[in-house]
Amino acid sequence: MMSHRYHQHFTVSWDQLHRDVRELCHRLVERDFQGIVAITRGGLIPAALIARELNVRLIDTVCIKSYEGQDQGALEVMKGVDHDGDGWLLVDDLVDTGKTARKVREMLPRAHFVTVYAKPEGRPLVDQYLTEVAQDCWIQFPWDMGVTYVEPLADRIKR
Ligand SMILES: O=P(O)(O)OC[C@H]1O[C@H](OP(=O)(O)OP(=O)(O)O)[C@H](O)[C@@H]1O
Ligand code: HPA
Ligand SMILES: [Mg+2]
Repeated sequence: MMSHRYHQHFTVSWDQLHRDVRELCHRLVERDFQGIVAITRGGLIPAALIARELNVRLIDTVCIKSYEGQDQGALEVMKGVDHDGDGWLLVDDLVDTGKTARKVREMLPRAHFVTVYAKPEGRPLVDQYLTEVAQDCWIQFPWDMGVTYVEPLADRIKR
């Protein structure tokens, strides 16, 4: 269902995501992290790619859920970590309203928090991000999509 909050789509391909994450890594490579904490599930994919670029092998998770499709529900923390994030890189795919980020920041106040994409409301909560996206734009990630047949334009117009 299309929530009333979103009026546009920004579709990200695997290729685009990979390039964006690598670009973000250029801004992180000078720093020394003892490990990465990925915010599930969306943060797992960029976290794996970042771990490869920065040569990090220690990866932990904060397991959290707030959206069902495009509808935001109550925030549910299913798993935390036993440290305050000091020396750790905290990764999510995006910040939207910032609700998830605010909660995770409380749990890991000393982590360096990065996302690949950031919308204006959530942007102040992260330390670094790559691309800003409008607040009313739904980011369509490649793991939620598939390749399908598209009818020729002429056939679509005839109907
Ligand atoms: O800034 P917010 O408004 O809190 O939204 C951002 C969060 O929402 C999405 O996660 P979601 O809860 O959909 O779970 P998922 O990562 O498992 O898809 C996304 O991956 C962020 O974690
Ligand atoms: O724009 C979005 N795209 C995918 N997942 C999300 N979760 C919150 N906002 C978004
Ligand atoms: Mg998420």
